[in-house]
Amino acid sequence: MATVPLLQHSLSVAVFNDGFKRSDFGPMGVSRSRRSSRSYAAGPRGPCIRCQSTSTDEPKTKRNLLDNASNLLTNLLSGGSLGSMPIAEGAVTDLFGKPLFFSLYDWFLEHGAVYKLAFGPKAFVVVSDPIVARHILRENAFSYDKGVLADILEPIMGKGLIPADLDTWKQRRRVIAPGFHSLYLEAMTEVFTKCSEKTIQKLEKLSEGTNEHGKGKIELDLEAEFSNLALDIIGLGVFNYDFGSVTKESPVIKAVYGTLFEAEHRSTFYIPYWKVPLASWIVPRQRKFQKDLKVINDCLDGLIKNAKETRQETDVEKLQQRDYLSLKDASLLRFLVDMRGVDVDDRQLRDDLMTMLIAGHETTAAVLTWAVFLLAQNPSKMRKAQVEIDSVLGQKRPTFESLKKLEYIRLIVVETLRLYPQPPLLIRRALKSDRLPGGYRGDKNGYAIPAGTDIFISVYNLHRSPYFWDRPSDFEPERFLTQRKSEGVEGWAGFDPSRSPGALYPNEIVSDFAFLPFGGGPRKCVGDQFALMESTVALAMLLQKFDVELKGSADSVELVTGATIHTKNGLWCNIRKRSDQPQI
Ligand code: HEM
Repeated sequence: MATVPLLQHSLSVAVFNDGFKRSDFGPMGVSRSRRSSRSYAAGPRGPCIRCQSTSTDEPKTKRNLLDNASNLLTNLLSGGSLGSMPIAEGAVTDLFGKPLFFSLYDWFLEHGAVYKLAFGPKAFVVVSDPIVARHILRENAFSYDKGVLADILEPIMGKGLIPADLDTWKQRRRVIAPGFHSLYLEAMTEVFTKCSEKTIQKLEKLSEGTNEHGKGKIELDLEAEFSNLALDIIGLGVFNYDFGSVTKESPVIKAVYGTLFEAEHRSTFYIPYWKVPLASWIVPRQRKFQKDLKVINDCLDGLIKNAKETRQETDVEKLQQRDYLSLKDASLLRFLVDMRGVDVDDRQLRDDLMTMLIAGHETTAAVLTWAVFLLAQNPSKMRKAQVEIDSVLGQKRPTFESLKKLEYIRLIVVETLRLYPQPPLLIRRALKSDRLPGGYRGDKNGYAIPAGTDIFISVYNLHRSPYFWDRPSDFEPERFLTQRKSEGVEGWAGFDPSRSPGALYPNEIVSDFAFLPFGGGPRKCVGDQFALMESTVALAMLLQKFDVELKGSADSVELVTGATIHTKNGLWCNIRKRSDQPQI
């Protein structure tokens, strides 16, 4: 699992902004004298943040000379203020103190939902408002590109969808998005269950081994298990390659993890060290990265060659008639090659596959990890989930149809994504000058921004905004059934399921961009339904057979971030075979 020393912290404090009722945050009023403000643990109800500068019981954090000088310089370099947009002077030293998205939350509470952050050598506009997010992601989407994110990912994903320039993106999105059609998703449900079954069998075997002395209880890092599971699923789903990582290790798996590690590392660094001339030959880590990349590329090239050699021409109508469930290879690669693969060069296809491998692996593993983490602290919700699973599935595996009935499990998955969005920030750069709307609380004239402005849309802030969510830091899957118009927010229409009829999972449309776990607009995640269904199946199958509790306290689970939010040392759990499962 990728980690960066500067961004590894143990959060062990629940902190409050004075604007909030303390009861809103549950029993977390632990005084700072007992806990350090510089460490970050994930529990017990997920990280709660206090705005340092508005707190009354704590003196305002003093900025040192370095911070002041850097802010002065940043403001000069970045052209000073952006109209009436509030400016948060981020302390450079904060970069070294905690994950950036925590600091962005502090400043959101202090400065509002659109502010300019003068930070070190750069300035960013930080957005935590649904109207402004909607403007950037949907209404004026093509005035923005992925900016610094594309710089980071391009050496790994080439012209794959995430870093792709606009022209390439337009062509490839049109080809790839239809690949996630409903027949494919139905066929994938089989893949999800088969792969999850292997994980369950592994856990069962391990727990049998402990029956005599340990009474069927095993201690396991579930994050690592979810990571293997998600890798197997993405391999089969995207290019019909069985990594088999739940049960074995191979050079390809090692190379995939090496590459993911590097992708993660790069996404936490602001300096493109990998662009230093000759770095890929001289620096041992970079040499290893190039070697890993070659192993995966060779593997992908082989799969593409095979798919092209066995290509069957088809069209949409024929596709409708094909019995996807009986296909040996229902993968996305098969679809791409059969449907339209002739004209696409192998390099582009390889970039597409690599993008989906990386985009779809760690994200899903993180959702499962945090779902278990949250459930383990809420045994009554775990029980409620198991009651639903028992009544819908009994002893059977989930199917495409039964997913529709597993409502509570689906809500657990989305509530987990609300509290732990993957990634916590979306990155954009303005290609031309634009006027951002003021949002719900900002200047009603909005804010003019020049071309080249770098933007962070803080999904984390949106998802934990006290203006849109009741008790924003609580784990409450039920909230999606009840939360409608939020009090006190003029103009926000709250959740309205009729905006997205038939959707199995709440989304950015239903919530009018207050909830956007998969982004929104044209560059929204193509794999959203794949990932949601995969997580629902895996979670349901785990809870069907096992009771799970954390091995230590929630506070001891340290949190780190890169592209995703994950644990520092794994999610160590005690897992015990359920004894109360109905035998139907
Ligand atoms: C829980 C799991 C997942 C989460 C939370 C997630 C989240 C996201 C988000 C937030 C974006 C938008 C990024 C932006 O606007 O800058 C995105 C884009 C993307 N995701 Fe996912 N994703 C997940 C799983 C997957 C899976 C399983 C796949 C493929 C099989 C996938 C493929 C992609 C691709 C290709 C894009 C780029 C879309 C484009 O620019 O057109 N993701 N994802």
